[in-house]
Amino acid sequence: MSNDRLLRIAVPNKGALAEPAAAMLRAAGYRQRTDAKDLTLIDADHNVEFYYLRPRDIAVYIGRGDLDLGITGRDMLIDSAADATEIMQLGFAGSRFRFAALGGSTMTVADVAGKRIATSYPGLLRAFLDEQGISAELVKLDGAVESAIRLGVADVVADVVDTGTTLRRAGLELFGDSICSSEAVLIQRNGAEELPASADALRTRLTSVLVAQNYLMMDYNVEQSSFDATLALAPGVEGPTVSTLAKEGWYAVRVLVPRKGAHLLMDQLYEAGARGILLTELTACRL
Ligand SMILES: Nc1ncnc2c1ncn2[C@@H]1O[C@H](COP(=O)(O)OP(=O)(O)OP(=O)(O)O)[C@@H](O)[C@H]1O
Ligand SMILES: O=P(O)(O)OC[C@H]1O[C@H](OP(=O)(O)OP(=O)(O)O)[C@H](O)[C@@H]1O
Ligand SMILES: [Mg+2]
Repeated sequence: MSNDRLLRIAVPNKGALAEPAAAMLRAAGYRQRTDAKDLTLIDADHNVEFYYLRPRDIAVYIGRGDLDLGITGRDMLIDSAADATEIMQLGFAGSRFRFAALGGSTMTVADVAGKRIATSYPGLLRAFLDEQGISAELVKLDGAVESAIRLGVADVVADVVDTGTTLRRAGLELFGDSICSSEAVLIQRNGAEELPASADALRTRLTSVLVAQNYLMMDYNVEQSSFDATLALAPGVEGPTVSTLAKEGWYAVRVLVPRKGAHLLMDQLYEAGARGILLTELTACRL
């Protein structure tokens, strides 16, 4: 197949993954649909076609080779048992897949043997239980799994947990270690033939968005006597850009800093003699 054909990308059309996935693609410079009823969209400038599909179905399309790349959750990829693999972590829709039971029931994972477990992820759960050598009855539900115990359908649930609010509202408590730690991922078919060149471009663009999310631009002024001390605190990626200030003996420094800890770093830089410290958001960057 020609290497400059349209790259076909599956994007979640609904649910927790849809909005952040579209936002990330937009931040990477791609066109995205403006009408939620559109099923496909071609971005001719980038030689890609987006297909808006149910998040749960995306791994299936990719595994069968109908589409080239897809965005879905790691938990959904595993659950589908599709012939596909994650090639990039996208850093949103983070969650854990956990067991829960009625509050005060002090269950352990071993105790789920022989019980009825309600879940929307039977493939993921069964793989875990098999690995642990535990046999149990799975009750497959589409959603709102937290209500299954109160309604008498199950003894235990295994579900996606983010803040834990939904579980608490249902009077449930977590038990056991996390079965799966999930986030949105870019997936590809196992052993896929060579993809169009636009696939590499997409990965580069997405990486650039992730870097931009994880870093901030910091500018500050510093007197020569304090310069080395501030440089040691914020060495930057390649090294800071340094220019002279109109004020004799002073420098203007520009440096990329990790978002995490940026405010603490500002305090430390101020302490070390930096003044006029500014933090600026990055929209995109290529390091
Ligand atoms: N509250 C949440 N916070 C963060 N991520 C979540 C949350 N709920 C679900 N996810 C993640 O988003 C993905 C699926 O979410 P979504 O809500 O679209 O699924 P779903 O409701 O099961 O889909 P469907 O309606 O097609 O059955 C999973 O990877 C899951 O881990
Ligand atoms: O820990 P929390 O922050 O409360 O989030 C977890 C909840 O979010 C998801 O439900 P969703 O809104 O997708 O509804 P669903 O159960 O119908 O899929 C998930 O299935 C949990 O119910
Ligand atoms: Mg859901």
